[in-house]
Amino acid sequence: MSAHPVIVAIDGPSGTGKSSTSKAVAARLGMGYLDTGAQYRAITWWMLSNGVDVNDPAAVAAVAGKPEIISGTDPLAPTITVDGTDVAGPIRTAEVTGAVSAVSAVPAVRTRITELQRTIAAEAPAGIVVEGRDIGTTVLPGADVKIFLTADPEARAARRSGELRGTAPGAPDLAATREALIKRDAADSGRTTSPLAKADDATELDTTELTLEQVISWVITVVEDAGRKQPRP
Ligand SMILES: Nc1ncnc2c1ncn2[C@@H]1O[C@H](COP(=O)(O)OP(=O)(O)O)[C@@H](O)[C@H]1O
Ligand SMILES: Nc1ccn([C@H]2C[C@H](O)[C@@H](COP(=O)(O)OP(=O)(O)O)O2)c(=O)n1
Repeated sequence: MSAHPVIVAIDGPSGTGKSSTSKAVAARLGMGYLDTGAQYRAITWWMLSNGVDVNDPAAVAAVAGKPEIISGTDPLAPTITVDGTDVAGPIRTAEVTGAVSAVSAVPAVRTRITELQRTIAAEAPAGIVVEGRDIGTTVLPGADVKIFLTADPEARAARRSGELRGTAPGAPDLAATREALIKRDAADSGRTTSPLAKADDATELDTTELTLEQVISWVITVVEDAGRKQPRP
């Protein structure tokens, strides 16, 4: 048995398999699950819904504390609400996807959302798998396990495109999806405050040639090994 609830940080760019892997690992190990991208999407949805100019960092910062964002951490049924409204659907629109990098680059937004993430992780009774861009570097630098997923852009675009075709009628084609994804990666990696980056002590896994099941099994092995290494109480 581990001395404290295990915290797992999974970072990486879009389409590397973070959400699918994290959800499955958390479900199989009986842990909580937090999609931090959904939180940045939720605050972005609120800005757009309230007519805030998302390209004006001062305007975004001025109201960053207003929306109440609540994440449900059951990996079998994760939820996200803003001021009590279920926004799981609306946060996946192309409009939100196109604005989320600008909003999430604003330091006041990051401070606010990072605080929420740390509180959720600290209160997770059975440990938690937290996925995002800066979890291992900034949000939870003391995480027990840090994983950085990668995959080549072609594979990532094909995955995302297949997923959008399944869920969003009139979804953009593969070339447009690839272009948008590369643009968002560059913005997320290039921002000044807490950019997308691999922590020095994270283990990197290239998922290009792996099935989702192979990635899940590998992560579970790493998490179980880390649990065994923890001191007994
Ligand atoms: N190793 C893999 N091989 C094939 N498809 C995958 C793999 N990992 C994830 N996928 C699929 O790719 C899409 C994007 O995965 P997701 O977990 O949402 O990535 P991320 O959270 O990193 O953006 C999903 O449809 C998922 O089922
Ligand atoms: N820890 C995080 C997580 C996401 N973000 C930002 C940057 C990302 O482009 C957006 C959306 O993240 P999300 O994980 O939903 O992105 P995907 O489309 O699933 O790849 O949020 C962030 O800045 N920090």
